[in-house]
Order: sequence, then structure tokens, then C-alpha cells
Amino acid sequence: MSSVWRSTPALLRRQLAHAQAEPAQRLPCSCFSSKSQPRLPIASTSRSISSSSKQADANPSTLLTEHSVPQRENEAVTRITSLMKLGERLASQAGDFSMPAKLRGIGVYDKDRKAPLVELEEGEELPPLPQVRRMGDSYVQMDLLFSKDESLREQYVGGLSKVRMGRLMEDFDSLAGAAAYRYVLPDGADIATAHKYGFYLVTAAVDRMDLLRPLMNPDGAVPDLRLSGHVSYATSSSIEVFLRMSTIPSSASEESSTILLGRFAMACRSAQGGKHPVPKLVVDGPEEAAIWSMGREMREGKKMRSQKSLQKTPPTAEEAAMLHELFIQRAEVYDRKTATPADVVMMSDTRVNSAQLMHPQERNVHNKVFGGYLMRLAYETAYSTACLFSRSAVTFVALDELQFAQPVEIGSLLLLDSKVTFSPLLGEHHSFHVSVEAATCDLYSGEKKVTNVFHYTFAADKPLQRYVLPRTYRQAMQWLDAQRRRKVGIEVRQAYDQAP
Ligand SMILES: CCCCCCCCCCCCCCCC(=O)SCCNC(=O)CCNC(=O)[C@H](O)C(C)(C)COP(=O)(O)OP(=O)(O)OC[C@H]1O[C@@H](n2cnc3c(N)ncnc32)[C@H](O)[C@@H]1OP(=O)(O)O
Repeated sequence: MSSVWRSTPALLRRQLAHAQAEPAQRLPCSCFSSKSQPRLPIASTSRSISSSSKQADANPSTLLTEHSVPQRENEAVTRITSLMKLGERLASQAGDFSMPAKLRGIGVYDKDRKAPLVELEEGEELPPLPQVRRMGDSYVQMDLLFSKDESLREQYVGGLSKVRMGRLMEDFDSLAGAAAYRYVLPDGADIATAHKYGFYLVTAAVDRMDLLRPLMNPDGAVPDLRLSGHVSYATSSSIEVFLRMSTIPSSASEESSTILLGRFAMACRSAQGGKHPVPKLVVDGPEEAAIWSMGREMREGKKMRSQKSLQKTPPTAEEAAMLHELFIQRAEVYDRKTATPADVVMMSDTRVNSAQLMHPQERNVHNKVFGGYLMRLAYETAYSTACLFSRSAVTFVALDELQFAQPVEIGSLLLLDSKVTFSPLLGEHHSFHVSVEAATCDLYSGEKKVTNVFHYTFAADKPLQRYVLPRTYRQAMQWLDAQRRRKVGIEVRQAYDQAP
């Protein structure tokens, strides 16, 4: 037993022991599940757990178990996995799903003009918008055939010979938009003509993205990838799109394997301002009914999570006690009586910042910056933060709930502020959490507005050699928040692992 372990008092020790003993974390780094596919590590523990930690495990802290929302997420994920076949059925039924490369702003950009309203040409008539839709009507798919297309590999493989996850995230945003447009528009309508109907779709949120298997084949080659999606739930003016990234089977006998699952929420807006209605979603059969009710539960879960967030309510008594114990235990660091130990990094010392101008070339039809572009920029900042902290190669594991609450204006300065918010304190672990706050700054007035906060989980190739400590109250809340998110992430992965 290490001296650190012995000196850690009960509550913190219980939490640490619980974290060490989480089943999803027992997997070794290059882990394989009971299924034959390699699984991504959340973390690993090769160290034997002391008798005190075993005892603690029998009576774990309630800190990581008391939230009801993760339970819902877990249930939903189990259903998603069992409903994976639905996507394949919708794919086989879908007609032509050709898509434009991007739906960019119309005409020449003029900062003083709103996005132009498009008038119909004389005699031009538009087919009426549908009132009712089925999931299959929205199905979209895009294949990335890296094995056949060298120029595609060139676009997607980054400098460290890994597939650029940020680039794929950008595609996911476009794909979610394409599925949502197909849903709202009449059959066969060109997505690029949507503006003629006087509405547009914006990404309101990304509910989750989980990478379930490595993006690389064991031989280091990039597999051919299929990105697909369809609408899974709709309210009166918003749509949820379920997305999947899978391998493309090379023969009829081979099955495709799911690499990543994600869910996006798109809001339909009128070009004149305010909401624009979307068709009613009619479900076809029990699989679709299950995926629809899951969408509704996720909406409720979102509201609940927002009410319980640490921005609105104080930490629980246990969370507060855990922080206090951390403060007592690491008093020598907080009092700055000694040099910061080699295995400790203060949260602010993990920061990576960037500033970039938002140009009209990345604008959507409403003259705001594309959500997918922001996701790419934020991801690459988070990735750099993660490598610098772990001093190793890292793999993306998950993106947690992300709200696009404020649009990013063209011409503004985008400021990204990234830092490691949580890494486990004891034991041999690979996974940790990075948050990126995105804010825009008006170059003439200097007015700053936070537009999004991105929360990522990464896994380092090597066991982590250091852990991050909060110094301010705000950082302490971020440290607790990351642990809550970690709990959801672990439960989600367990649900995937246990799904039939
Ligand atoms: C490579 C592949 C090739 C494919 C190639 C195809 C290309 C072809 C397609 C391209 C497609 C590109 C699509 C990208 C589109 C952007 O990238 S848009 C840019 C990023 N997003 C933004 O800038 C959005 C910024 N945020 C906002 O404008 C506002 O916060 C929002 C989202 C409109 C919400 O405003 P609000 O005043 O809160 O609106 P509110 O009236 O309360 O809500 C409206 C509805 O949205 C819902 N909603 C609001 N927030 C949320 C939320 N967080 N979660 C869920 N629902 C929400 C509400 O529930 C409500 O629904 P209903 O109850 O009416 O049914």
C-alpha cells in the first residue's frame, strides 16, 4: 500500500477505491471484451487493491451513485445498441441520399446585411412541406473509402498518423443537418433549396458522442468508414438525429462493426425569426417506438441534468466533504510550502488557449459559424491539451452533452480556453477529462460572450503519471462536474459492453 493511500482519509479513500474498482476500469490497456472486437480503455488498474480499498468497495461512497440521470442514460444506450439493426433496415429502404458537400451561406457575405430572404422566381412553385414523416425518410449515409482514395486519406489523417477525429465531428454535424433537412423537406427536394421555404436548421446541442472501438485497425491501417444517421425523435420545432460510424464490411459474410455513436439536436428556425414547425414523426414498428421513447426520455434527462448542474445548485454534502478532504490532504501543495510534487499539476497549468478570427467562409445559411467547424477547432485544442498533460498519444473516448446556446458571429474573435478538469488520483489510470470553454469577443467593443463548453474524455496510451488539482472554487466545481460526467461515461460504456 502506498503512503499516499494510507494517508488519505475515509471519504476520499472510499471514492478513490470505488474509482479503482469500477468494472469498466479493470480492463487492461489493450483490452478485449468478451466479444472479439478490441474495446477502448477508460482506464486500467494493474496495481493490486489493498484490503482497506476492498473493504471500501463493499461500502462505496454514494457520491458516484446517487444521480438518477446516469441511470436513464444507461437504459437508453442499451436500447440504442439493440436497435442498431434499425439503421441497417432504414438504409436498405432509403432511396437516393445524395448530399451537397456543405450548406453554406448564400451570396456574397455582407456584414451589415442579414441573411437574405430568397424570393421565388416568377412561376416557380414549391411542393408543399410534409406534415408527417417516418424515420426512414430522413436516412443519410456517407462512406469514407480510405482504402481506395488516397486524397481522402490525405484529408483525414493527421500529422501524428491518426484519423482526425475533429474532422469527423465536423462531418457528423453536417450529416445530422442533412438528416434533419431531409426530414423537414419534401421527398426528393434538394437540401440546397431549403432556404426557399423560409426556414433553416441549426445545431442546438450534441447530446453525446461515444467512441466504442479504436478508429485504427490493429495493423495501423485506417478502416473504410460509413457515417449514417436518421431522425429518432421530434418535438414541434426540433429534431433529434441519431448517428453512427461503422466499418464497411469487405464481404457479404462480414458484419459491420460500430465505432462511434452520437446524438444531435437540431432546432428549426424561421428565416423571419422564431420557431418553424417540423413534421410530426410517425413511428413504424416496435423498434422505432423504442427509439422514439428513448428520445423523449433523453429530453427529460437533459432538463433534469440542467437543474442539478453545479452552476445552479451547490455540491452535495458528500462532494463538499470530498473537496475538503482533498484540501486537507494536499495542504502542502495548497499552502505552497513545498515545490509542487512531480505527480501533481495545478489545473491552471494544464491550460491551452487559442484565438482565431471567424471568417465568412465557415458560415451557414444564417450567416453564423457552423457548429461542426467549432467542434473541430475545440476538439483539436482539447486534443493538444490532453497530449501535453499525459505526455503521450491519446485517444478520444467521449464528448459529453454540448449546448450551442449562442451563435458565433462572423467577424468575431473565437477564444478557446482548454484545461484538464479531472484525472483519477490513485491507481494506474489512462482516462481523464478535458473541458474547452469557447467565447467570442467583439473586436471593436471587446465584449466577450461564452458560447459553448465542450467536455471530452480522453485515454492516454501510457498510464498517467500525474494528476490534476483544482485551486480556485470555480476549478473545484469543474473538478466535481467532470467526475459526475465520468460516472455517466462509465455507465454508458458498461451498457454498451453488456448489450446483446
Ligand atoms: C460530410 C457530410 C456531408 C453532408 C453534407 C450535407 C450538408 C447539408 C446539411 C448541412 C447542414 C448543416 C447544419 C449545421 C447547422 C449549424 O452548424 S448551426 C451553427 C451552430 N448552432 C448555433 O449557432 C445555434 C445557436 N443557438 C441558437 O440559435 C439558439 O440557442 C437555439 C438553438 C435556436 C434555441 O433558441 P431558443 O430561444 O432557446 O429557442 P426555443 O424557442 O426555446 O427552442 C426552440 C426549439 O429547440 C429546442 N431546443 C432548444 N435548445 C435545445 C437543446 N439544447 N437540445 C434540444 N432541443 C433544444 C426546444 O425544445 C424547442 O423545441 P420545441 O419545444 O419548439 O419543439
